[in-house]
Amino acid sequence: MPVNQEQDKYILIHPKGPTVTILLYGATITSWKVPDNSGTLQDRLFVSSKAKLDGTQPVRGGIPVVFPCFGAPVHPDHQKLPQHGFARKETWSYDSTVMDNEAGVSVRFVLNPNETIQAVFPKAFRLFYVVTLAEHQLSTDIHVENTSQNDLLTFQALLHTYIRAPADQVIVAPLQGLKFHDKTDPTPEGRATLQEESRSAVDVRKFTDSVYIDGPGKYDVSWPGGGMEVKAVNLKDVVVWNPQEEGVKIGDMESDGWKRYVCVEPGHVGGFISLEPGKTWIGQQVLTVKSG
Ligand SMILES: O=P(O)(O)OC[C@H]1O[C@@H](O)[C@H](O)[C@@H](O)[C@@H]1O
Repeated sequence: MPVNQEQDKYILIHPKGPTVTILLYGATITSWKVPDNSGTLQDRLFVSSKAKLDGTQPVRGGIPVVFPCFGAPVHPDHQKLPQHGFARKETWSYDSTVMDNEAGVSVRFVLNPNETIQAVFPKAFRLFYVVTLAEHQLSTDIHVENTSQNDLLTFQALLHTYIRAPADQVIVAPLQGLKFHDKTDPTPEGRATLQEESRSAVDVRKFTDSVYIDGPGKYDVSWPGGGMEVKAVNLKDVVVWNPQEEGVKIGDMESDGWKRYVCVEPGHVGGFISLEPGKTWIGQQVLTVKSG
């Protein structure tokens, strides 16, 4: 069976060998293994060995789902929400198997408002998350439905992808010429000011927390001997994050863990989406292993 359920997680298995593991907590992808050139399965995502996988806190690694706010809440509808919203902290349900054949295997998860969510976000909505595993590719689609009859649903959404890569050698492109917020700037004014990216290839050899606005939607993440393409559909912005030594302040980060990943996070985080009653919005990320 290419779709296996094990207690609190689902494992999809592609006939050619790749696997993906999705924890129901947060619908967080915690592993995506694809064979390397020698045929050995390699995890393409980073998960800290100190990450909690028991539903007590968001997973430090993999692909957490960020909804309905990115970072600290700023919109009036989001005032009671925690950093990065609630989607990564709630237990989702398996909904259906969408596809299961030679081309790939695809499963849909659902999150409906529960009492905990309603206490902090009293809105009518439903989320679906579709995870599709192909031979060299992993697609993750977030569907946001505004189930209200008359209220707008205002949100941000982002897929917080931790790509396993050597942080001292990885580069991300093309970002040159894009406007971005530098969240490492010590002052609120500095963080609010849009800067322009001058580099043809962005590295993360120093503490990096950059929110690029209106990106091209396709990003090459490469390092000697490996690479990944990150494609975003309807997720206009992209965050590049690596804490470097600041990572010691992160309780669930393994020792020197920041040396082993770069976060490239497609999202709609510059401004908000205001979804009309009865409408659905879909944002998609497609990760493709290029080499290694
Ligand atoms: O520690 P968290 O809540 O998972 O967030 C990790 C990082 O997530 C990134 O997306 C943010 O831009 C950073 O500012 C933040 O530090």
